[in-house]
Order: sequence, then structure tokens, then C-alpha cells
Amino acid sequence: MVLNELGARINGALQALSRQPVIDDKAVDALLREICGALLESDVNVRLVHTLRQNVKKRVDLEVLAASANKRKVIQTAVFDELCSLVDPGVQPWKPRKGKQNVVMFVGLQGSGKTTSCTKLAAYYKRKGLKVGLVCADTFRAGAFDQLKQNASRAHIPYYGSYNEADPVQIAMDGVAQFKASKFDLIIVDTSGRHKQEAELFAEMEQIAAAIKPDNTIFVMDGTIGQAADAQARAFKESADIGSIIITKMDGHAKGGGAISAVAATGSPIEFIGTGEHVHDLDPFSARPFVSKMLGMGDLGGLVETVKDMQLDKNEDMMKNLAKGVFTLKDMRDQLQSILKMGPLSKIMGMMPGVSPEMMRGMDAEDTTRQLRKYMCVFDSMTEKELNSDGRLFDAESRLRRVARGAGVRPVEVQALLHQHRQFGQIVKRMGGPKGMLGKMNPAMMQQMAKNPGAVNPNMLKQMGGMGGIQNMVKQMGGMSGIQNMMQQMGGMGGIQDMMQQMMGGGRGGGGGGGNMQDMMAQMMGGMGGLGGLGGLGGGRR
Ligand SMILES: Nc1nc2c(ncn2[C@@H]2O[C@H](COP(=O)(O)OP(=O)(O)OP(=O)(O)O)[C@@H](O)[C@H]2O)c(=O)[nH]1
Repeated sequence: MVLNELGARINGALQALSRQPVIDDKAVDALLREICGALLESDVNVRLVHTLRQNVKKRVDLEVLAASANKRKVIQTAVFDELCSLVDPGVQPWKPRKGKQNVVMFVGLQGSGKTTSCTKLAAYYKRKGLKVGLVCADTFRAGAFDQLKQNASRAHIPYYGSYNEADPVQIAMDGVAQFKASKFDLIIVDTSGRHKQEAELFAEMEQIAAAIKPDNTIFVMDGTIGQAADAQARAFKESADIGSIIITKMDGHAKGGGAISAVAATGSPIEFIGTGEHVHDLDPFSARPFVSKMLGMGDLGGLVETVKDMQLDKNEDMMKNLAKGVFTLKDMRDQLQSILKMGPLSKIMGMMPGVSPEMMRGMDAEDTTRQLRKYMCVFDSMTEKELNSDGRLFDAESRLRRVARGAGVRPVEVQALLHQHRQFGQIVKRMGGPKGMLGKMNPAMMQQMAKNPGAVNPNMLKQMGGMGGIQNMVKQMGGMSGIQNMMQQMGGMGGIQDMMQQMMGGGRGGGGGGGNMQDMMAQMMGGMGGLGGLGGLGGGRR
């Protein structure tokens, strides 16, 4: 059973319990039977499933709880906590620090996704502002260096490797020395894999580790290997000083229960999971948000992290414009670019509470991304004067045709983009200016928002999780016939405004610091504006 289905089934069992008129031993047994059955079908190790069952039963003492009105809540919390402990060894993974020369070595079997994950990790920390270099010490597989070179070039990450040197230890040492001399913050070394866990592989791993003395060794494991994960994780753990783990190929259809639970049982924390072949398909792993997301309860921490990574600080001009009620074509391009950087839209949506993986199924993220790229070509064909305008310049047919020709699209597609821009521009006009919400923000708040979009009080986020506003919004989304439809509606002015109002209402109710709430709102708007635009893109094509 794939993880999406596992989440839906556990959720279904918990909801069935909520509907039971009487909560007795029979009801708890039925719940546990269903949950444990689902876990086993997802390849979770039988021993761990047994432990989970025992622990929940221990915590749910119906006699003690008899008088409590909150029996269901206690049971649900126990199940949630036990699911979390199933994937959490309780150890924090090592993290590189900027300004320190951190060396990380990757190990794993051939084809597990090591080389791909090296570049993903490099891109992740590059986004966080670290100077990152990649070293290819895989001399076993012909073509490994070319692959790393290609991936690294695409992600604009400096790399080191050799076509002549056959000794992986020498390459690793030379690469690390070169990047250290150039004051890199993080040096990632990719090593060879083998088809099986064999002595030669482990000997090579040890030699490289002894030569470069990594600060952390990351074990990469294929998430699709099911029950075999247990033996593999243990073998690597015994032979190398594994600090943390990346599980790859955990895309929507992966049956990752085996790998996740086996790895957690070895005591090394899972640091990331790979969720696709794209360089941004690497999600930080943390037990509670993971379980929460799997059960369709969202991941607000992840959402903020993503918004932070959108680097709104680079959009200081846009923030100033928005406050004034101005929205140029360049502002729109910058927003869409931020969204593109974050990878597929489904990732952002999946972090919202109430948007279960099931709901995301019909969404064609690839299609949306392709469409977005097309729009980037349109922006690239515009002159600086056109980009800084409100779009009215394009009333001239010849201008429109010139840009369409330059971008290799039909004029009607340029018109669709301009239409989207106009719609959003009207909202900005209403919200900006001295009377609008954005206009009312004081300059210090604006500056904080532009400079440090991540400075969001985590408690406030918790409040947001409990807020009626967001959840209502998400419920509305759920009621629509599909996310794509919702996007289209959001593209329309009414949709965005309703949503904003709901969130504002919730913000007041939540009682969070007013300044923080508004910061958060504006941050989300940075994203939402882009999402609104996306909806229009989809709609324009249909
Ligand atoms: N769907 C999906 N594919 C992935 C993911 N990570 C890696 N892959 C694919 O898995 C295949 C193997 O990945 P590599 O990075 O070449 O594997 P490797 O472990 O470096 O292999 P060796 O260099 O031979 O040891 C490639 O086709 C990758 O695109 C992931 O998270 N999801």
C-alpha cells in the first residue's frame, strides 16, 4: 500500500472511531486492527507494528478514561504519537553551519539515488545562503562524473571530479582540499555504490572517510525496497559512521513504509526524503509534520519554510510597490519566478492543513510548471520599459505580436498573461494605497517583512493551525471539484479576496500579535498572488 493510501486508511479508521456511539475495548481493537493491517500492507516491520499496538493499548486505559468526555481525543493522540515514534529515533540530524568548512560524505547502494540526492542537498543549502561544492569520488560507475557534472551545472553548483584519476580516495581528498582553499561552507562528496552490500564497497567507504574526515556521513536508501530495507540499513549502520539518512523515491506512489520504519529503528535520523527527480524534490523530514501531512493534517512549519525560501527579501521593490497599490509586470514575473523555484505547486498545497495527498491526486503539477516556464519566456521577451509598466502599453497590437514572436507563443497567450496581471493589479490597487491593508503597514513592518520573511513567531503558526480561518478556507477547497478548479477561482478576484478576508478574520480570532499576523498574511500573499496567477494560466489554456 502506498503512503498516501496508508494515511487515508488510518484517517478513515480514526474517523470511524469518532462516529462510534460507545468507545469500548471492541471499538479500540477494531481501530488497532485496521491501523496495524494498513501499516503491515505498507511494509512496516512487523515487530514495530506490534510495539505500536501494545503502546497504544497501554496508553488507552478505558477504565481510567471511563468518566472522561475526551476518550476519542486521547485515543487519537495516542495513535498519532505512536505513529510519530515509529519514524523518529529521537536524535537530531547534524546540520552544516555557515562560515565553517563542513564536509559531508554520501554512501549507499548503486541506483539508490545518491548522485541525484547530492545535487538536491547542495541546491537546498545553496538556497539557504551557503557556498556549496560537489565532489564526485565515484570511480566505479562509468558516467557517474558526467551525471554529477550535468546535475551540478544545471543547478549552478561548482563541482570537482576527474576523468584520469582512478583512485576515489585521491579524488575525494583533492576535491575537498580545493573547495576548502576557496572557503566553501559545505563540501559534499559522492562515493561509489555497488549492487549489493559487499566488502569492497564498505572498504572503499572507510578509506575515503579516513582521508577526508567528514563531519557527517549520509546514507542514501531507495524508499521502494520494502522489507529488504531493514537488513540494508543495519549493514550500512554497522560499517560506516552514519549520521543521517535520506530516503529517495518517496514520490506519491511510493510504498515507503519499509524504508522509513527500518531506518528509524537503526537509531539514525532521517534527514530528508526525495520526492521526485527534480532538483527541488527534497523535503526535510521531521516525524510529526510527516505523520501530520500523511494524515491530511497539513504541515504549517513546512509551509513557512517554503515561503521563507521564496526569498521575498529579494523582492523589496515589489513590496514597496504593493504598499503603494502598484503591481507591474515585473512584480508578477518575480512572484511567478519564486513559485517556480519552489518546484511543483502540489508541494505547497500539500502542506496546507486539510489538503490530503488524496486531494492532490488529480493535479497536474508538471503541466502547471511547463505553463509557468512558457510565461517566463513571455516576460523575457519584454523590454525593461514594458516590464516596469502596468501592461497598458500592450494595447498596441504590434507590441503584443512582437513579444509573442520573441517568446515563441501565440498572441492570445500573451493576452492571457496580461489579463491575469490586470486582475491581480486591481486587487493590489484596492489593498495598497493609504487606506488599504498593505498601505496601512508601517515602514518598519514592511522592512522586516522584506528583509526577513522567516521571522515568524512559531507560536503564531500554531495558532494559525487552530484557526478557523485557514481550515474553513481549506474546507472550501475540498468542496470544489478539484484543486485546479480552485486555482482558477483563486485567479479570480473574488476568490482571493474572500480567502484573504477569511484569514484576516481568523487572525483576529487567533489573537496572535497583530504585526506578526499581518507579516504572515503579506508573506502568504506573496505566494498566493503567484498561485492566483497560476490558476489563470491553467484556465487560459482550457
Ligand atoms: N522518482 C524519483 N526518482 C529518483 C529520486 N532520486 C533519484 N531518482 C532516480 O533514481 C535513479 C538513480 O539515481 P542516481 O542518483 O543515479 O543513483 P546513484 O545512487 O547515484 O547510483 P550510482 O551512482 O550508480 O551509485 C535516477 O534515474 C534518478 O533520477 C527520487 O526521489 N524520486
